[in-house]
Amino acid sequence: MPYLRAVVLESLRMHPPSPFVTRGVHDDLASGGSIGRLRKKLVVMVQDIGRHGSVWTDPDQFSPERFLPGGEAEDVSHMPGRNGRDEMRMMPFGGGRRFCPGYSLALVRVKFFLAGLVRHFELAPPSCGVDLTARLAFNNLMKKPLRARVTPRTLP
Ligand code: HEM
Repeated sequence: MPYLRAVVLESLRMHPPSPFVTRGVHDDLASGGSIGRLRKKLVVMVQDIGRHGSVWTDPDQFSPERFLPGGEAEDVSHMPGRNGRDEMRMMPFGGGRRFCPGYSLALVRVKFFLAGLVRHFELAPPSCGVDLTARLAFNNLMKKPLRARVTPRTLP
């Protein structure tokens, strides 16, 4: 179970389903005796935070072990600001007031799905390999759809 959790967190670090979140802020703007409002938009690149070389060792390396005890990310929170520290080393579920309220359900579901998939099927890459290049959109998608060789396992 700890390794399953580590695989899910490492996947969310490298391939957050929401590659960015946005925030809108208003500023009062005084000009020529009248006051207007300036609307600014802030885009937080979630996917870049999870791969930042200043806070992650070998950021482009898929290494679930970093989330296990003794690993560099054993105490990293996917809930920024909620582990008593002000860190934001990854934020797949956003942060602050708009933090995803479905995060715990999502984590349980993803772990169940992954555990079931691996239990019932053997997965191998196709001869052409797997291209993990992402297509930047509102949701993170694979540029080339995943192809895999899937064989049912014989359960005891
Ligand atoms: C792996 C699965 C999921 C991911 C990666 C995810 C990610 C996110 C992100 C990045 C945000 C924006 C947070 C922000 O702006 O700071 C968000 C918001 C939200 N999520 Fe999720 N989410 C997931 C699953 C779910 C599920 C299962 C539910 C509901 C059952 C859910 C409900 C919501 C809602 C209602 C918001 C809007 C919150 C607000 O604007 O106050 N999410 N989610």
